[in-house]
Amino acid sequence: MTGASRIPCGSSGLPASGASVTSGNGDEAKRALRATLKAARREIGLEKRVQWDAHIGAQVVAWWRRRQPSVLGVYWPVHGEPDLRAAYSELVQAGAQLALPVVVARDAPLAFAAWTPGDPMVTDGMGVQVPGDVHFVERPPAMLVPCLGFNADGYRLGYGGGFYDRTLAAQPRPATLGIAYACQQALFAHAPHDVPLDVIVTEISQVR
Ligand SMILES: Nc1nc2c(c(=O)[nH]1)N(C=O)[C@@H](CNc1ccc(C(=O)N[C@@H](CCC(=O)O)C(=O)O)cc1)CN2
Ligand SMILES: Nc1ncnc2c1ncn2[C@@H]1O[C@H](COP(=O)(O)OP(=O)(O)OP(=O)(O)O)[C@@H](O)[C@H]1O
Repeated sequence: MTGASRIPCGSSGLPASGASVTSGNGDEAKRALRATLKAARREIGLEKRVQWDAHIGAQVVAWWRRRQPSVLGVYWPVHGEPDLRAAYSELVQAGAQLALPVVVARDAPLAFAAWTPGDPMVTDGMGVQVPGDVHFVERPPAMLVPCLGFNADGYRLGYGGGFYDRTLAAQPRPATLGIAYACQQALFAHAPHDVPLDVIVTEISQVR
């Protein structure tokens, strides 16, 4: 793997020209890439984060207004992922039904629980906040997919559990909005089970 020192998250906030982070093939390279991307994301200052999250959130809201999916899968932020909770409240005020992902088993797809901002939450075994009172719903027809990394072809790198890949494997595929900061873009080869996302929303992208 090369290029770790060129990750610009903490400085200009723009991706380095071409590839900012590169991974070779194999589990070890992916592990190293995950660590590099996590460290880069941790470095982003609060002021930038607030600004970038607002921009990403506004694009998500605009996308939802155009598409009006019956339910939108969202996520509760962990490990410095873009925090879109202000946008979730705006969506609910506009009439959106939201659902949060729930890990039900290590090797299973994600389940989804109906969720409204303000519902009481508990921390699950993965350290993620989930509704305390779980009402499972069908897999949403559209979902936000938090990315630790993404590549130019729209493939995603997550924390390594394969949960979103298993969730997206079943047809019909939901509409997917990958959510990431631009500096999470990396060069990596996708695995056969990886499912490309429809679009990646970052603080510098404009989604149609
Ligand atoms: N916000 C958010 N919610 C989500 C996901 C996600 O990626 N982001 N998930 C997407 O799948 C599911 C939860 N999966 C998770 C998988 C790993 C870790 C995690 O913290 N892993 C540790 C390593 C743990 C270990 O080595 O055993 C880490 O990355 O430091 C958290 C959530 C459902 N909810
Ligand atoms: N559709 C699938 N069916 C069965 N196993 C799968 C599927 N997709 C992924 N996996 C398994 O999940 C494991 C992790 O996959 P990968 O490294 O792509 O995770 P990730 O996308 O980074 O993690 P996550 O989606 O949880 O954030 C792999 O061992 C892979 O075999």
